Amino acid sequence: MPGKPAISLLSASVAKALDGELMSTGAFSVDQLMELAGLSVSQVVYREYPSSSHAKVLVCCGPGNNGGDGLVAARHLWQYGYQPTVYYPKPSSPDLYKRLCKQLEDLDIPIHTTHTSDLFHQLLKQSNLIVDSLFGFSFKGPVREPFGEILSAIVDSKLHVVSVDAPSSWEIDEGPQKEGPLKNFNPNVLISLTAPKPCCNFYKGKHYLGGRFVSKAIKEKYHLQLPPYPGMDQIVDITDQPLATV
Ligand SMILES: NC(=O)C1=CN([C@@H]2O[C@H](COP(=O)(O)OP(=O)(O)OC[C@H]3O[C@@H](n4cnc5c(N)ncnc54)[C@H](O)[C@@H]3O)[C@@H](O)[C@H]2O)[C@@H](O)CC1
Ligand SMILES: [K+]
Repeated sequence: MPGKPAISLLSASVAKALDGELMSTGAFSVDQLMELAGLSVSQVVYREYPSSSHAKVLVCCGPGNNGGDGLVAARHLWQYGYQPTVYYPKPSSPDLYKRLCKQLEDLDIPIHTTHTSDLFHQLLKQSNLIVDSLFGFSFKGPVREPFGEILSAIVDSKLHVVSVDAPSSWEIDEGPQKEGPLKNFNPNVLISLTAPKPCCNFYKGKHYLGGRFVSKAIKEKYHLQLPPYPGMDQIVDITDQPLATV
């Protein structure tokens, strides 16, 4: 019996182009894509870490759209019965992010917008799980502060980590940092959005795909081989499935 076809990988530059295509020819707004991406992140957390044992989720958000996915996920997690806290040390100024934060404030979700080591360590101690939505496909190393300190503290905490789109600090096309304190950063769960990135060839944990918004035309244009999503799910488990070479 033939095996499952290898899932396509999107390099950083192609992922960016495809994202632009979804919003131009695809006529999506960034809000819509972020909402669907963040919804799929929240479903992965729900699937892997029940709120009965992992209610206190520390959602660590970076300055770009990866961080926006985390803001959306925090809102959905609250609706599922979790108690998320948002760590957002470099909040973005565009209206979209302000509105996402207002939605969180209306749910009394704590949002921390300034970084201090003491505060972050204290929050780690109070948490059951980390959502890493610090950096996605636009990351280019080395990591600038305060994010290096934040990621090192996450690694040291030994808490389980769910990474959004890519493990933050991994080079998108190349994989983990080769030296330094983040060399051993390996999230327990990864949710790739649209399609996995080349760094996933180095990834060993539980792996989901989310971001169920690719049209047939875009799939064909980018020659994407993607697995079907089951029923109405926003996520599909692709752990151990073969990934294409780039
Ligand atoms: N089509 C898709 O797949 C979609 C992607 N979305 C998300 O958008 C992400 C990409 O968003 P963006 O292009 O805004 O970029 P990112 O969120 O990946 O990161 C860019 C931000 O990180 C900073 N940064 C980059 N390298 C850094 C370093 N070494 N140290 C410190 N800061 C650094 C940049 O200054 C910039 O503020 C994806 O990974 C995904 O999570 C979703 O929101 C919507 C749909
Ligand atoms: K990430």
